[in-house]
Amino acid sequence: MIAQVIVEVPVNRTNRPFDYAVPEWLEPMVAIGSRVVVPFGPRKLQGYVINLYDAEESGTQEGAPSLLKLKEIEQVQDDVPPLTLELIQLAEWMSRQYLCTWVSALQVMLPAVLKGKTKKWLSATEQLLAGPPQQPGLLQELYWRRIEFEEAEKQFPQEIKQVPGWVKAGLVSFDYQVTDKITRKQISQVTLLLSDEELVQVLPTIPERSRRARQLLLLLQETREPMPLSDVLTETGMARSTLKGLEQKGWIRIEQVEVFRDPYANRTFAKGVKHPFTTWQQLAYTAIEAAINGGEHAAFLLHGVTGSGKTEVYMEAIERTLDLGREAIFLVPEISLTPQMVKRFKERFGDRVAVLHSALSQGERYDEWRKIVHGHVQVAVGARSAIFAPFKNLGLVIIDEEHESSYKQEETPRYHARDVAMQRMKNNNGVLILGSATPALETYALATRGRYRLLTMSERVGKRPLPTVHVVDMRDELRQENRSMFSRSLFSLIEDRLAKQEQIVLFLNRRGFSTFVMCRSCGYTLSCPHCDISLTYHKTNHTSRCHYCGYTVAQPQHCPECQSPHIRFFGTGTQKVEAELAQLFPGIRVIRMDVDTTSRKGAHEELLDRFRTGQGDVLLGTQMIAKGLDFPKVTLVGVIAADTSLHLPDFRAAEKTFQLLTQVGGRAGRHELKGDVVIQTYTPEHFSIQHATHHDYLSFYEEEMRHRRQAGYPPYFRLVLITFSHEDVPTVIRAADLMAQYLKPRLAETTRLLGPVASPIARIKDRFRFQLMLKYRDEPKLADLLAQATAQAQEWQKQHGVLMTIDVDPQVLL
Ligand SMILES: Nc1ncnc2c1ncn2[C@@H]1O[C@H](COP(=O)(O)OP(=O)(O)OP(=O)(O)O)[C@@H](O)[C@H]1O
Ligand SMILES: [Zn+2]
Ligand SMILES: [Zn+2]
Repeated sequence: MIAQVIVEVPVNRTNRPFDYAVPEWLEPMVAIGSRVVVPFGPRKLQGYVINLYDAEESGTQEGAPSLLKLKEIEQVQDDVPPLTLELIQLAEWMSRQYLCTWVSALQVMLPAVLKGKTKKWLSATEQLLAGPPQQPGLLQELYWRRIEFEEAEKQFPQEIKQVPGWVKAGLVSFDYQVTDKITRKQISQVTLLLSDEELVQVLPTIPERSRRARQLLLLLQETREPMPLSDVLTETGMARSTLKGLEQKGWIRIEQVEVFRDPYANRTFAKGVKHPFTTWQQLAYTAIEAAINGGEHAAFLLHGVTGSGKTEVYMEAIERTLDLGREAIFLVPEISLTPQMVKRFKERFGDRVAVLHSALSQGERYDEWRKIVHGHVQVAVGARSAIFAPFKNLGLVIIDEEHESSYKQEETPRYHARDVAMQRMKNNNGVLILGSATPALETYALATRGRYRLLTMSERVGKRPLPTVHVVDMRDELRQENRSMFSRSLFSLIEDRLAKQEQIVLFLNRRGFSTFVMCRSCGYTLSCPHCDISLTYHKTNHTSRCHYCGYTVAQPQHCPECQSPHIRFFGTGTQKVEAELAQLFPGIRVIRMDVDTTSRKGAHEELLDRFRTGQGDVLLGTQMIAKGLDFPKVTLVGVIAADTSLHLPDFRAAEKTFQLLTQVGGRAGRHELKGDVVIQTYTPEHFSIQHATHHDYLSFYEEEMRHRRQAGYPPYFRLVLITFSHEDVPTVIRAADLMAQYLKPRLAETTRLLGPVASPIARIKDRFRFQLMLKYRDEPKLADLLAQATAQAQEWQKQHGVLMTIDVDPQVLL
């Protein structure tokens, strides 16, 4: 048997499989999708079996590898293959679509702990061991033990250079070992080995003072189940030595067993109640159900206003899919993967659901993922990468808040979960549902052209009204001498809600609004010496930090430019809002949610719990509170400054602002109590603010589409962003220029090539950045052309250190 293996080569110049022989003893273990260890040059590396074929069959073919010449697979890493044929084919598709290597696409599908790490070991040969004892040093050390190469390098920095010579002289040899980072959790458990009859005989022989031993045996007899050792110790108060004694008598067994870590182990979930559907929900669900029952590929866009009950429709669709014996993936943006959302799914689907998100430890994530591989669960709920859940009969994918930019991965492979989901559902004859109150323009445009079937839910559950939106012009406030960050109307509404003991959500639009340090005398701002961007101030330890490279400085006492002492942090941070609230409304209870208060594990959940149980009047936060929250007592939402995201160098600025305002506004008045929203802005006339005020997605869509057409942006044109970086400016410009000259004559006439120009962030980590932008409508050969460009760029990287990245359908243009 011959296996085709994609190898985890660190330098990705070999984007193709290699053939290996499968030794007979491994044949029962090796399957398509297996993770294996193979020799590669002098090293050993981890790889993935993507195909298997018979040696005999190929023997008759011209040019087929001879089995004798092939190296052998050395090891199989898992009992169950972590990949399926479908995922392997998906990875190949991704490598073409996103111009990444096949192996990087495979790696992104798996939990991080499965990535292989090769260790190189040095050991003494027979010849060295047979020879005379060595002087102190590396050789003497090797005389006694194997040493990992990295350790030897550190400990014997001089001698390490002699190693190649020693290898040649036959004194020392190398070998390689491939490991992953899997840790499996084990517990000790106690099992009763006696039958009932034996127990009857044994009990009278136990002396009176060993009451506890007797108690334990009876306990174990009663349950007839192994008991965790820790429970035994706490429940019976026995000493470990007594237990050992019982084991030696052959009455019980104490053993180590592997358990799956369950992050939700200590929580019980009630069985969820199902509401009868509203008319809108029923209409949408009927169409979806028909598609699920039909077992053919279909794609829907569910456009439902906030609070219209989309989640209920999703859950019903999942249940139907499970009833038919198929599996489902439910994707949410990381920030709305709130405990509340998890709870709703656990209540409905219990043990049939695995939850994958970044707040879990790597080990917990791996265990949740393994429940999928082993077929223990049928539903996966998670953020972006959960789209790769290795189900074998996937029938449904739902993407909630499909407009969120976090579905796009901003590093290689630069995939969009929406496209990957579409591809998977086509291959599996499954159903895709994209849901949002504010669909991405691209998505809605495709829906109008019939690529998605559009389902609309334009009323909230129970015909509850959408909240009343008040727009406040902050320039007026200033004219009226109000210098507070709260307008008069927001102030009085807060007062009103406090009196009524209702709750308030205050939202700070943080995009492009970081808290930075500025000198009030000369205007000097602290910026990163390695990246062209200002540093962000962190109050907790009085430092300023670069978000790109991590560079950190302490708060200066005097301005480095003018020596003025009036240098301090600026910008309306959440802490500033909190301080002003405390001053204006003495006794107000504010729960602040931002990067600083939520960095600790579980903090996010704790804060929301406190708010839910009424221990706070105000929930104050950034983007992370905009979505998914559903609190009955929230009747006022305030947006402190709506337009901070309008002025970014991003053609999606208006769209993002509209989405954000609609989503935060959507948190108010979702239940019996009616809600108000106050939007404070310096540009009240801007169309994205106007349409958000009237909850009018369609008008916003049409107006924004006109702008996109004029400016030649998506969805009218598609974009490819090519970025070059290098330590020195002339080199990076030359590379970008050469690439432009190469591409230009090969592109269709309707395609526009812009640049090279400096990137909006012109320098990151001391590397200067230039970019090219392709805008095209129809460019059938583009993938091939870019693949050639990538090959060229790899040469430049090797020779000159120029890095090139290609971002297809970029979300971020920085
Ligand atoms: N048919 C129904 N009858 C009564 N209550 C319902 C019904 N459907 C949903 N709800 C409740 O209405 C509230 C809003 O529903 P849900 O969270 O599903 O809306 P959504 O459209 O997903 O909202 P958003 O997009 O704003 O997060 C929830 O508390 C939910 O339990
Ligand atoms: Zn100054
Ligand atoms: Zn930096």
